[in-house]
Amino acid sequence: MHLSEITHPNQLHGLSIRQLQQIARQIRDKHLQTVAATGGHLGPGLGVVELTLGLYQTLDLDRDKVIWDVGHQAYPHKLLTGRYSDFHTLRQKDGVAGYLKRCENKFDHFGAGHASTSISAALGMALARDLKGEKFKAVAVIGDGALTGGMALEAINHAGHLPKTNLLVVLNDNEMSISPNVGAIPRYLNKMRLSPPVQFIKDNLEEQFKHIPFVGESLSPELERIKEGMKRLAVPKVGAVFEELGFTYMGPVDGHNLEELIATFQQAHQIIGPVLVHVVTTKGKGYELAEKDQVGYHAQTPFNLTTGKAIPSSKPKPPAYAKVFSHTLVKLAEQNPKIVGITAAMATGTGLDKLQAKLPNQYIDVGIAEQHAVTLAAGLACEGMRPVAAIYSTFLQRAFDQIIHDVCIQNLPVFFCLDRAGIVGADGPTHQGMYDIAYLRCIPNMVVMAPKDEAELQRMVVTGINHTSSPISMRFPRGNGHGVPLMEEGWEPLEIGKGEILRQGDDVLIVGYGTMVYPSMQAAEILSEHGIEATVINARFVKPLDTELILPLAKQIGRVVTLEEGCLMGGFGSAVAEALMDADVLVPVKRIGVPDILVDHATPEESYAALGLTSRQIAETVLQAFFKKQAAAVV
Ligand SMILES: Cc1ncc(C[n+]2csc(CCOP(=O)(O)OP(=O)(O)O)c2C)c(N)n1
Ligand SMILES: CC(=O)[C@@H](O)[C@H](O)COP(=O)(O)O
Ligand SMILES: [Mg+2]
Repeated sequence: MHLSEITHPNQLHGLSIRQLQQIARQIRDKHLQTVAATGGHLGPGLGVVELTLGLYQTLDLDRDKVIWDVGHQAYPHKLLTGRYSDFHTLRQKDGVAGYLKRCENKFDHFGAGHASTSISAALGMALARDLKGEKFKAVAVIGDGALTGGMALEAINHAGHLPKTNLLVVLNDNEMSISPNVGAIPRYLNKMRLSPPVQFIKDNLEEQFKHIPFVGESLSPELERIKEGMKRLAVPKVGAVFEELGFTYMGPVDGHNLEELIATFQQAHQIIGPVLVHVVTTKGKGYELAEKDQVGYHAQTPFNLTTGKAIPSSKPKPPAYAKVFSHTLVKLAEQNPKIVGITAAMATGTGLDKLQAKLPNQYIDVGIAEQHAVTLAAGLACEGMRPVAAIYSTFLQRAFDQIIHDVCIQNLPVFFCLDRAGIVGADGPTHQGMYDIAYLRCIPNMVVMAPKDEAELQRMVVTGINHTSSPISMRFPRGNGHGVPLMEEGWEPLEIGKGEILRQGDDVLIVGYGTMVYPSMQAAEILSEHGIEATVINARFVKPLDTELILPLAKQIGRVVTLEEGCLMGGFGSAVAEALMDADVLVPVKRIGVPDILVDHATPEESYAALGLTSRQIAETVLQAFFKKQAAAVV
């Protein structure tokens, strides 16, 4: 049977190991070809091919439910559940999503994108199953990185307290998060993986059994059971933590040995209560370049399969915002030993790996633990350090209460740097940085700012570092800057709460925020072609808002447009409208931003066009809103 003929994972039932190995090869080929063409997550999925096949052969997917943590590693799952023929549309507009989505496929039992949710969701389904008197297996597949997330431990604490609730947790341990995994949990897993008794049993037992007549090469399930039993006898410490927490621990299991995986899962399914199967895999398995550079091949833009090199873009791009941010932060940290950069397992994405390399004592990676990162930063601030919490906008959502409760109520000077704020593109709705303007500006004591380009970002980094009288946050987008000249040092800090006028005009006031300032200027030029002259303000701060600058101009001009790359609900436009109302400046306001919808995966350009955020669309919206006559002429 060829992979392309599989539309239901139950078609794996009854296949021989050899047939499964053939399908594994086909999955890897399809996975590599597709990601090389479309970009996406490469290493994670290559590492779970046998795990997926072995697990799915032991389940009835018409009944049983498998919940994948994060979902970035679930491309084999997608290829086995009817998406082979569409897989070439991966992460493209209206194509196959890069993560699981309940609305995409009946085997995607729980959506994800953010880590550490799978055990909670699977336990919820298991408890519902028991309440309804139904019979299905609930299985969570979670990586060693995701296991460092607090939610996962909360769920383990709960599940371990339910000895009669059948739940299987498959731990995919490849020693990697995006970067090498960090913390005591991965260290413990490492000890289990490498414990001499386990290695002795594994290496020698198989060898001994092979010489028993009629056993030969293949390790029958019975032999697996004996091996598993001896491991548990000989090395009671292996898995002790999980066992003490109420789980039956099984493993460590070779995550690329189908026989071992199948036999172990078959055993696991017979055990009452919560079970954890510890599977040891290699991230990027089967593609040598990805095995050797597991960080670099976690995710890829389109690349050449033979050389492994990214397909170069047609023209040189300006530096990425993340690179400008981290370069500036490192420069400042070299002069200020109180600066401590904190990442939650996103060292390469945020660029903090540069700080780690240059000033390791001023760098902290807490693992996938954003809540802990924020309150850790609060603790550092209490002791006079200058903590910089560099956390993607979407992932910082995990720490909303810590920002309020531990930082803002105590008015502690933590500097939040939110990368990937705004539209991120192919990662889709779970990763869009849509809500940070709204979720930060509503918190007392928090200063909220955004640069118009990478040069202003450098000034905002120094502004944030220097601002120690309250918490302060700065958002900036995924991707590249505008190619404006950058300074190497000596950046002039900005005055908190002050914006700037970029253009004068009497017909309409356009107030842009962050990434929407340049489009505001471009829209003003288009309006000028229609005889409409706009004043354009770069607000720089949404809190405190520069009311001294904005309100008199709004009153004088009489028409206001606001622009933001974020949710309109409670966002920047709302802040301006509220300020106008509170000052009894009763003028019409047209807010342009992201409406109350989820922005699906697509290229950022496709999303901007779909949302009416291109400069031409902005100009048309302004004409329609305030200049109907000219708008009619445009048609
Ligand atoms: C809450 C949250 N923080 C950060 C991320 C970014 N992220 C995506 S995958 C990943 C590493 C996951 O490691 P692991 O669970 O071990 O899976 P592997 O990539 O090793 O297969 C991280 C940190 C995320 N998805 N969710
Ligand atoms: C799966 C996950 O959450 C991360 O790998 C994310 O896809 C990274 O996004 P960037 O590519 O923007 O760093
Ligand atoms: Mg991992």
